[in-house]
Amino acid sequence: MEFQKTPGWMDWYTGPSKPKFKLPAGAVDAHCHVFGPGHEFPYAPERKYTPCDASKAQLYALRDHLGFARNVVVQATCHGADNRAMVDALVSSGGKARGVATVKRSVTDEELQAMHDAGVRGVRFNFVKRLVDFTPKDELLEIAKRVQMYGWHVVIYFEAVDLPELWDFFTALPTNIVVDHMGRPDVTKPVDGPEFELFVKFMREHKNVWSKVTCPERLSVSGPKALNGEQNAYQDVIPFAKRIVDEFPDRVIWGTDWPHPNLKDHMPDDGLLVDFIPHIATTEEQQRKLLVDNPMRLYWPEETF
Ligand SMILES: O=C(O)/C=C(\CC(=O)C(=O)O)C(=O)O
Repeated sequence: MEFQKTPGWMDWYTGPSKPKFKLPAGAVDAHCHVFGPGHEFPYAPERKYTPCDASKAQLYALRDHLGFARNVVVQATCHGADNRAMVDALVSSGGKARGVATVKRSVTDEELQAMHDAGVRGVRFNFVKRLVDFTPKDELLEIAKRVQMYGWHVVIYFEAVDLPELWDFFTALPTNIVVDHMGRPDVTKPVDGPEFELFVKFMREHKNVWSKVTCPERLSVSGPKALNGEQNAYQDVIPFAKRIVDEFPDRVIWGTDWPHPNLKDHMPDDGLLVDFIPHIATTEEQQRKLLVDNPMRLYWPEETF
């Protein structure tokens, strides 16, 4: 089946630079996606965008180029609750990738077990309205209770303005919770203003809440962009991500977000994105926790002690 990309779609950056920052041994790219390829794994009818293809082979080539050891492949909304492309990426990784799925209430125990066997360790609940249709909270809670039995966690994706309304639901979830992109703060607002304080309070008061300190390229307003060798990219995001790493060093993870769906302004050089890491995790200990110890605890717990 042939797919037409969404008009204005930006394809991922080819030929990324070699990062100057040397990743610690065993580093995990804990947030990335595969798209299709559409002829093999068709995009979902209910999708809100049609991307360019981004295959498992291209993802794993990027992993090796940047110096990561492992990936966490997160189900992207363009595949809906059809997890075949993501699961195929996991089973082809030789144990170097684990995944986060999207499921519906109708998922069977056999399907959950098969995904677990393939390396899925979480489900994603998405509250970003431009990406998904609404799913009733009782359905999500039911799913969370079912996946808890497999030791999975729940990844949540929402925008900062929606946190007050979602608070009661999030704090009722029985599993670990991993927040995508720090709950998408508006970085033009103060880092110690009420909106980001609420997010910090969410993490402070709930020890089961973790955050991905990811996507400066999505959150930044003033840049500069991670292009043309820029070593000081996305300055306006640093105070937000650094605050979370400093206060919660044991509950943060990082990922490239390759192939960067829905960027409108520019497509970052992934090598330069890796060079952003030492600006937000400034000590070797913080870097090791962010890139190795923490994602290993969440996704490969059997290898940690
Ligand atoms: O890649 C991300 O994490 C963010 C996305 C896309 C997304 O989440 C999805 O399609 O599933 C976005 O903000 O458009």
